[in-house]
Amino acid sequence: MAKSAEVKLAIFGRAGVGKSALVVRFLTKRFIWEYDPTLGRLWWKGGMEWHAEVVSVRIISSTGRNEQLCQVILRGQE
Ligand SMILES: Nc1nc2c(ncn2[C@@H]2O[C@H](COP(=O)(O)OP(=O)(O)OP(=O)(O)O)[C@@H](O)[C@H]2O)c(=O)[nH]1
Repeated sequence: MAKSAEVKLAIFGRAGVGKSALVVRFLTKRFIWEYDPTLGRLWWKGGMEWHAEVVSVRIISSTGRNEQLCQVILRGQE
């Protein structure tokens, strides 16, 4: 069986600028008003339909302050 495509999306920005709100809006079309610091954890992992094909998607958000975590994300090991 052919391996499905994999998308890794990393979103960087200062704390509280709206990274999580953007991701939730993209995934659910809803806007979150609450502020819950994500602390750079893996945000979302799942399957998504793209041009009639299911692709594996990973989304992570980080302030970029944890340099080690950023390196791991950018190398795609997270
Ligand atoms: N008015 C307004 N508020 C926003 C917007 N985007 C996000 N917010 C609000 O700003 C606050 C912080 O948003 P988050 O999405 O949690 O910010 P974040 O960048 O993920 O923060 P960290 O997890 O700390 O890195 C929340 O209360 C959101 O509702 C926007 O476009 N307009």
